[in-house]
Amino acid sequence: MVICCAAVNCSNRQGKGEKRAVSFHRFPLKDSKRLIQWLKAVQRDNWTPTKYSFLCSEHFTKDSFSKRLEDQHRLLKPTAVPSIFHLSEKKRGAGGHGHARRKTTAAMRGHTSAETGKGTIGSSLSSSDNLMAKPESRKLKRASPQDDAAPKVTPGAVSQEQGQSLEKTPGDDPAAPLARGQEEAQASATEADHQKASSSTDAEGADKSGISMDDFTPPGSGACKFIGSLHSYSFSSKHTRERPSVPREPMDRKRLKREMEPRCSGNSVAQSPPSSSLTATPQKASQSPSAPPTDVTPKPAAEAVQSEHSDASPMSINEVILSASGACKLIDSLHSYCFSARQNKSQVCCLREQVEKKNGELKSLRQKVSRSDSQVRKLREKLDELRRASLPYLPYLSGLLPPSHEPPKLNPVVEPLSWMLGTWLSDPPGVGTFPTLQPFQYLEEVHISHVGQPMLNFSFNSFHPETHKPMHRECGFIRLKPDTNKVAFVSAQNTGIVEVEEGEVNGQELCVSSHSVSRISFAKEPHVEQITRKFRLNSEGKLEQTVSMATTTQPMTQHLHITYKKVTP
Ligand code: HEM
Repeated sequence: MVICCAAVNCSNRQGKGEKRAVSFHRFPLKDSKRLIQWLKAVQRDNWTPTKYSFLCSEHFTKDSFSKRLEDQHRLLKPTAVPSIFHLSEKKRGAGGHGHARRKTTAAMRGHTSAETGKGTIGSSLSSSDNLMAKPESRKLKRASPQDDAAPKVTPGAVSQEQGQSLEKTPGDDPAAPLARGQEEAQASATEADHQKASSSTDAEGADKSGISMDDFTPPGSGACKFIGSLHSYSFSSKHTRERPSVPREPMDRKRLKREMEPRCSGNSVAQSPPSSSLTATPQKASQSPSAPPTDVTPKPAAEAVQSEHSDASPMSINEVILSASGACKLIDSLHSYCFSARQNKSQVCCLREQVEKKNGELKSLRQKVSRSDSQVRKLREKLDELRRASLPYLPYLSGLLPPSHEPPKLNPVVEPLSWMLGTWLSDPPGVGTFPTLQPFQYLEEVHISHVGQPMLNFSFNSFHPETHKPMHRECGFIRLKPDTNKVAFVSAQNTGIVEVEEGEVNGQELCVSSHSVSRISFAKEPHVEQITRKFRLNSEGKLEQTVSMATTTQPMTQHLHITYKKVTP
């Protein structure tokens, strides 16, 4: 492998000039900030450095180097930025210098991007990108990692700790074409080795690019896998740009996908929840058999390798490119849909659980309502039973009474007694007297009604004024002889007396006297023999009743006097 300086108008390359006078330093691919500084300083248009791109020590000030090691290797400071360039020169020295010459060489070798037909990084490929590019080497598709970067390297000349810079003799080299021819031959031989070594990679099931789809597929949903597969396309596209300049592409791709996928995914993952299964942990390039060496060792006689502190762990340029790639970012942005979909799915699951819970509660409530309805129905049935028990005749009466429930029309026959109709209550209490008795008081309730018949119905119910215990009770009918004022008063008393009184109604006064009095055989003595009654509606609208009687021991004497007030309309 030939190490050339990537600077414009610089022809320094490996093995040229005085030994160790010039060292070569890799671009700080892993330090994007410093890489930008380097690229600005280099001022190469449409050119992207790779891990095979170097700048020689002539472009750095002396203070850019911290020290020299015992073996005289230069050590570039981690913060060093190249500043010495001859950009205005078209050429420097005989035979052409630097970039222009190498471009010509590359074109002669047929390694333009157009020929590859797989896209390019820029309009031109630098000589450093094409160090190993030539028709012969392109036929060799596989390279072992061990051979990747050290085809002509003597292990002892490599600083494993630093080994990314190379020293060689400086100055123009008239024999450069010959040297390049030798180098290319060496590269071809190396490529053959690479091809041999890479067969194991194919045997492992990788695709033609050496990249398995699974390598780009973060664990997760099918959508994530699909989006992940887009990365493979992105990588493939990016890697195609590398193909002309890096003949050992399969292994580089293999390494590339290992290095790039996490970082590329990490762009989006950094914005995603850490718990996401899509979170990718960047995998640091290891010294695994598939990983390329971290240094490039020149031929021992003329070259030395020196590492750059900031680039001690080699990083593929694709990593830098893809990490900033719009396509990659765009693809990564698709993962947000995965996360969003997962979030939505999670929310849907949560909502579904809530709905199921609510449905359970609703079912429970419906059962309670059903039980309540059943209880209400049973209570209504009990209530109906109680009503029937307390008023067993009510349904029958309801069926017999007029639908309007209006009181029956007063029979005109009893119209002269209509002033007696109604419910009356004693007011004040009635007074009982008789020669054989101590005066007493009593309460009495009177109901005088009709049902449309030519008669009035009556009931007199007396109570003790203090104890309210029932006392004397009687009921019967008052009839009027049609078209006369003659009245018959028929009564049955709880004392076992049955009597018929007759009389006249005159205005609002009714006077009747006993026509016949009968009693039970075991009626208490003294027996009543005559009874007279007088009803009148007084000026106050009260009903008054006076009862006189004659017994077997006492002549006709007043026994009762009471005034009622009407309590119904
Ligand atoms: C028209 C209806 C009534 C008749 C025919 C009647 C008849 C009699 C007779 C014959 C006696 C027995 C008198 C005696 O022992 O010498 C008596 C007693 C008595 N009556 Fe009447 N009575 C009538 C209405 C009432 C009423 C409405 C009361 C009200 C509470 C009443 C309360 C009493 C009392 C307290 C005694 C005395 C003790 C008793 O023998 O039970 N009577 N009645």
